[in-house]
This record gives sequence, C-alpha cells and structure tokens, in this order.
Amino acid sequence: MVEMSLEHIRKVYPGQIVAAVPDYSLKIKDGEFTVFIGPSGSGKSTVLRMIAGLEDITSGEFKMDEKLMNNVEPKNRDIAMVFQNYALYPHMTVFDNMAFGLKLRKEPKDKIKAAVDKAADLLGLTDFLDRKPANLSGGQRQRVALGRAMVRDAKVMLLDEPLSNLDAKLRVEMRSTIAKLHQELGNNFIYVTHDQIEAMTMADRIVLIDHGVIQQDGSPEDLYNNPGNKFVAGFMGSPSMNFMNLTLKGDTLISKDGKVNLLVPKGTSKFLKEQGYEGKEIVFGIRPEDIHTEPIAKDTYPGDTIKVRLDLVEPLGAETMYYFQVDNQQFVARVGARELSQTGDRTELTFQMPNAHFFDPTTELTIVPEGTKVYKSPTRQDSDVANTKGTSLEGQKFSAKY
Ligand SMILES: Nc1ncnc2c1ncn2[C@@H]1O[C@H](COP(=O)(O)OP(=O)(O)OP(=O)(O)O)[C@@H](O)[C@H]1O
Repeated sequence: MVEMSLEHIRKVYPGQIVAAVPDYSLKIKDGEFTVFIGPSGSGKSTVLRMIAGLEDITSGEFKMDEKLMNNVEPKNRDIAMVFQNYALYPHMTVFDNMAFGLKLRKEPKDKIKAAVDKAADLLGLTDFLDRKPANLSGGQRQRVALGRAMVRDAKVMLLDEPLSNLDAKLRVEMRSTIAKLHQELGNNFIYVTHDQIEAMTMADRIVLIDHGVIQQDGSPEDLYNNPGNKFVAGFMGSPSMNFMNLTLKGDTLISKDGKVNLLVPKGTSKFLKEQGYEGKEIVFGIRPEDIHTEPIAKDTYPGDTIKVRLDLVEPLGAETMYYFQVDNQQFVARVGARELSQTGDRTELTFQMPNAHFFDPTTELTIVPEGTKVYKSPTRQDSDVANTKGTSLEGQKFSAKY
C-alpha cells in the first residue's frame, strides 16, 4: 500500500523540442484504481513509463510514500507492469512464466508455488499451468501476464492498454477479471487506455490527458456528468456529445439561420445572463441519450423539439442511432430499440434541455456557476516547448471566475 505523488513532472524525449509531458502533477491515494485516458499520443504511456522507471524524468519529482524515486532502478520500485503485448517467454510454461520474477529473487520453492497457485486460481489458469503461451488464447495469455505481475506482490500495478489485443467479448470478460483482481489485492492500479468504456467501468478515478496536460481528474460520473470543458465533454461518451453554436436571446437559444429555437430552462437562462451571455454565442452541447423521439411532458421537463430529416438510422439491437443534421452539424440521437423511423424519414425530436451543457466559444470552458472547479482546454500551440524558459503551468488547470 502506498501513496504516490507526481510533482511538476516533465518529459522531453531526446532530440525533441516539444515536451511530450510539459508539467504534470498528481497525487494517487493508497489502493486507488486510477485510469489514465486520452487520445493517441496524449502522453499516457509516457507518464506510466516514468512511474515504472522505464523512461527518465526530465524534471520534477516522483515520490512513493514521500521517498524520491526518480533515480531508483525499475526493479527496486516495488512496481509490477503488464503490457499490451503480454511479453511472455515463449519457451516457458505458464507456471514458469508466472514464477520467473520470484525465481530471479531466489524465493523458496514452496513460496513460489503457493504464490503461482493462488494467482492461477484467481485468474482461472489452474488447468493451463503446464502449457506454453503459443497454446493459449489471447485472453489466457493476458491472464498469464497479469498473474506474473500479481505474484510479485508489488505495491503498484501498472497496466498499459492490456486489453487492446483482445476481441470485444474477451475485453468485457477481462475487464471484470481485472476489477476483481484489484478488489482482491487492494493495491494501487494505474491503468492506461484510450477506451472510455474501460475507464468508466473500472476506475475509481479517471485522469483525462491531452497533449500531456491533465484536462480533468475525477470520478467516472464526474467526468461524464460535469465535464469541465468541451474537450472532456466530447471525449467521454460514445457516441460523443453533440455540439452547435447558438445565440442566447431571452430564454431561447437561436441558430444563425433562425431554424433552431431552443427554450432554455428558466434557472439556466438566468445564470447564463448573469455570466454576461445575453445576445452572445454559446456552444450548446447535448448527449445522444438526451434527445428523444417522444415529446417530453412540458410540465415535467421544459424540453424542446426540432424537426429533422434522418440521414441514417442505425439499429444496434438494444438501441437505435439516429443521425441527422442540425444547423449544418452532424448530430446523433440514441433512441429505443423499436423505433420505427427509417433513413430518409422526417421526424420531430425533443431535446431534454435540463441536461444540456454550455461552453464558452473562446475558452471552451464549461459555463458553470461561480466557484465550480473547471479546466482549461489547451491546444498544441499552448503546450510547452522544451527550450522555452519557464513553463506555463498557471492556467493549465484553474478555477475560472465567472
Ligand atoms: N521514444 C520517443 N521519442 C520521441 N517521442 C516520443 C517517444 N515516445 C513517445 N513519444 C511522443 O510523445 C508523445 C506522447 O506519447 P505516448 O506514447 O506517451 O502517448 P499515448 O497517449 O500513450 O499514446 P497511445 O495511446 O497512442 O499509446 C507523442 O507525441 C509521441 O509521439
């Protein structure tokens, strides 16, 4: 069990000018299941590999229980790591693969056997201990890799996209195996993925990274329901949140061509006006599940309807996706499985306005009541350049004053 802290961690790869990770600070509590998520190239693996000791830290401090770890050898960090490609020894049996680290440490034979048997039991590998990796399925191989990390009994388990080589069904299975493993072991798990379903289902805490900068850090529900900026809102959720630019006039949001007129709930329009958005453009966001085919009773929700032509109707079994254009933006609605509309049909859809999100068009920050913690959404231009003196940490993550 260990508390971990990353303080102003910075990584510039040799020969590079732009920092892959400009300035990263994070505290990880004992026993937490933390997921690093972000688009490809956002720096997730770089941070993980610095924690593991597989990459040098250019500057900043990485501590475990207050002990500075920057220059501690990977093997002495009490950290186990599971990779995407399993990295098993092909000539060794499952037992020997799992036992390898303990044998290197010259642990007694009975202790090794007990540790491997326990891991095999937990991971459903007991019947496969004599097999070689080539004779296992992908899911079984990844279980062996997990078992090998587990027997080390390390304080921290790092997992770098461990499920990305598996098919969809196995991924679902392995998600619960990993969650169970975490519950059983109770140590810190840091899990890197670009799959937000993995993040939502397994994490105690999600750290969403873009361009090496933390965009938001919180519980899965928090990131989904209270995104701090447009990037987070668009990243979390599949299909993504729908966005369009509208102008606030009184209690309505109106598109440039006047075809979209959405009634904003009274409380919302009041606070948007208080923030100075009357007559100004706002980025309006609505999740696909907040667009309905049935009118919402106006006395229950002040919903609002728009007329659309369905460009595509995609029945997915348990639900149906409607794709359509609003104000030249592609929108998608997630509706019931048995909706009868077809591609090309004209229909009326209702936006559940109390669930809408609003963003400033310039800063892309969520427009929220004063005092709410929000995050800036930096672009590549904002991100740091290695030879620029001083870093611009202030402003990467701050409480906006509205
Ligand atoms: N060895 C390296 N040398 C130079 N640049 C690197 C090196 N490794 C990674 N980078 C760069 O650092 C940035 C972050 O990469 P990183 O692999 O950490 O991203 P990631 O979020 O894990 O991406 P992915 O999901 O695709 O694995 C990228 O711009 C990448 O090109």
